[in-house]
Amino acid sequence: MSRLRIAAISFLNPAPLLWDFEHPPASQQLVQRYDVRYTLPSQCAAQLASGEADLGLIPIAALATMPEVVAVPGCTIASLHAVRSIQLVLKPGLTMATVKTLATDAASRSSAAYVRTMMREFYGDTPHVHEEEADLPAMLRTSDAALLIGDPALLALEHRNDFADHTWIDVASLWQHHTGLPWVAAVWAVRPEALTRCHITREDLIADLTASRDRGLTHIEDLVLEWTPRLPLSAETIRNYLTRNIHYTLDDQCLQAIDRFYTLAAQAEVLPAYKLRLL
Ligand SMILES: C=C(O[C@@H]1C=C(C(=O)O)C=C[C@H]1O)C(=O)O
Repeated sequence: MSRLRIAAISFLNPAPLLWDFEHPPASQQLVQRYDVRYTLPSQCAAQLASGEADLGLIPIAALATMPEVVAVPGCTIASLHAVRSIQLVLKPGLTMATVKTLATDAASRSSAAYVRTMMREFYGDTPHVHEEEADLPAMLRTSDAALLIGDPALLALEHRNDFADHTWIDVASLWQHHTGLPWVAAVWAVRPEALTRCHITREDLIADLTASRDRGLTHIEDLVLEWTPRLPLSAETIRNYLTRNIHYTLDDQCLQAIDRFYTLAAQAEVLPAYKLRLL
């Protein structure tokens, strides 16, 4: 029987969502039905779009260009306060209204769309935007501003000495300031026909993903121990990030926020008109 191919994000933030897939005893059962691979968010989207993956942690911005996939209820990667790992860095003296050139992290789909949308809708700014690998000094050599996401953003924020005179904007906080809504980055999204092929029901998929998240959230201290040797960040930073910065439940507020994001992004001509569809 073929397994459901999962494209998961290789950053720290999704680690609680993947707990059961990585740890026995649950992993021993799940490995028979699921084949998990890790990559960057933009690649998760590309793999689901091409059919190389059946299920992925997909930036919500990328969903707007994939009519054949649907979001899975239950889990998300979102933030109700500062997210810390999505940083827009502006050269000294510049503001959201005066940036003319913006380099976005090539790993990003959602945050890049959020920044472009907010600049256009809330500040009347439409900078020239291009993608680059996550390298803050290099990005700021080509551009007025740089957008970093994920672990490179966490590391840059923690070690920001050379750029302490720049303006560091937490993109989730800025979105909340303007909309009063949570900031949502990604959801699980699936090709429904793949579930049929793999003999996995909608109910089983939702139960497996939510059980994994729930168990992951009871193992934060184990995740802190696992990730401390992998990233040059303190245990305290990792613990706070997983417990306070990231929100993992796709609740009504998050669904409302996604709706608002799609409306504004379409208005700003950043994304095509789109409405989230749930499995
Ligand atoms: C919180 C984060 O959200 C991420 C940002 C994404 C994006 O910008 O496309 C996509 C998925 C999330 O992993 C992060 O990675 O820092």
